Amino acid sequence: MATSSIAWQQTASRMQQFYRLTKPRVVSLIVFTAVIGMFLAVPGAVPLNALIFGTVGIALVAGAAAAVNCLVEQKIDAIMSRTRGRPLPRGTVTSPETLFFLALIGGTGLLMLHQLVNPLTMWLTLGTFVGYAIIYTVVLKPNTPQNIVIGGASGAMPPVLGWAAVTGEVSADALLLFLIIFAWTPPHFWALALYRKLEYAKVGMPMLPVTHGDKFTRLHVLLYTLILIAVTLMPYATQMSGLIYLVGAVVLDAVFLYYAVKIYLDYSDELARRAFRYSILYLAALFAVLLIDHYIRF
Ligand code: HEM
Ligand SMILES: CC(C)=CCC/C(C)=C/CC/C(C)=C/COP(=O)(O)OP(=O)(O)O
Repeated sequence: MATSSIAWQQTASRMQQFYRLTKPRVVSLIVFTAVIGMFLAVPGAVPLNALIFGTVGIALVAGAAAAVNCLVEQKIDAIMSRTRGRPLPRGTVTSPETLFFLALIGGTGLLMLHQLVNPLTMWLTLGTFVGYAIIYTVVLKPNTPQNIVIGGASGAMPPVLGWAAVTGEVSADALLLFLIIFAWTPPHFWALALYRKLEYAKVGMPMLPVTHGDKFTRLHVLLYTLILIAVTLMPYATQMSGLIYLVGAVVLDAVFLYYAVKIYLDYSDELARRAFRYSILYLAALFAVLLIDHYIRF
């Protein structure tokens, strides 16, 4: 009895290590935006097969993309305090195991999307996978401070994937959702990069505060926040969303702007840390408000 309980605990702990390779908290928000994309794509109920298999398929491929990132970056992850507890640097999973695991979940996700949702969603999700796992992680991240601006395009794709899963096409409204996340990514990441600058410098990653300094980065946080605010007003301007959304977006934007202005004028690491945390709450809340507005329209 005691032996089987220990064996069970060991299996559970191994499974947890594989789960951690998928960066579950980031992927949860990614999947959340994909699901909202599904709901916004149609006026009434979302077809159940697109909802279930689309969500699981996108989550599996996103998890596989995150695992590629963990695999490729294990050496630098071992150096940075934020990432050294990840399974590969800790040695709780090996590289071949990671490769097998990500091929298994990624392949399953793509097959599910192709067979049970539609081929367009599968191809777009595969493109998104390549965008993050290869173009961002391998090509852009170690080579240019614009890494997250360009690479952010893959993180912005999930609502488009959700939309395609339900409708079999990509519309202008879906591209607006893409634009929101695309404009959100630089202030989201550079807030973190500002207070993690020394760690990025230590591993030689050319993040904006490392290559162009704090002042330049703080200005760019502010500028992208202004772009973000303009973009978030577009769903109302194009009548994709109504008054509930507008009010929600304006309130969320006002707080984001407060952080961006304060980061620019009166920087502290603690402030940047709070702005980073707020950016996550912001995106989740903005998409939640889009959904609420979709069903209760004034
Ligand atoms: C290229 C684009 C992106 C970059 C470079 C980036 C960067 C980061 C980094 C470095 C962290 C880790 C913070 C830490 O653990 O200390 C993080 C956390 C997070 N990111 Fe992003 N991010 C990007 C896109 C996204 C997207 C598209 C989403 C969701 C739609 C997202 C959601 C999150 C969430 C929820 C966390 C918190 C995770 C946690 O609490 O452990 N990120 N991001
Ligand atoms: C649907 C699909 C295939 C989506 C894939 C897109 C995807 C997983 C985006 C995640 C963005 C992310 C984890 C950024 C973290 O930055 P980083 O990797 O530079 O952070 P790190 O320093 O913590 O590794």
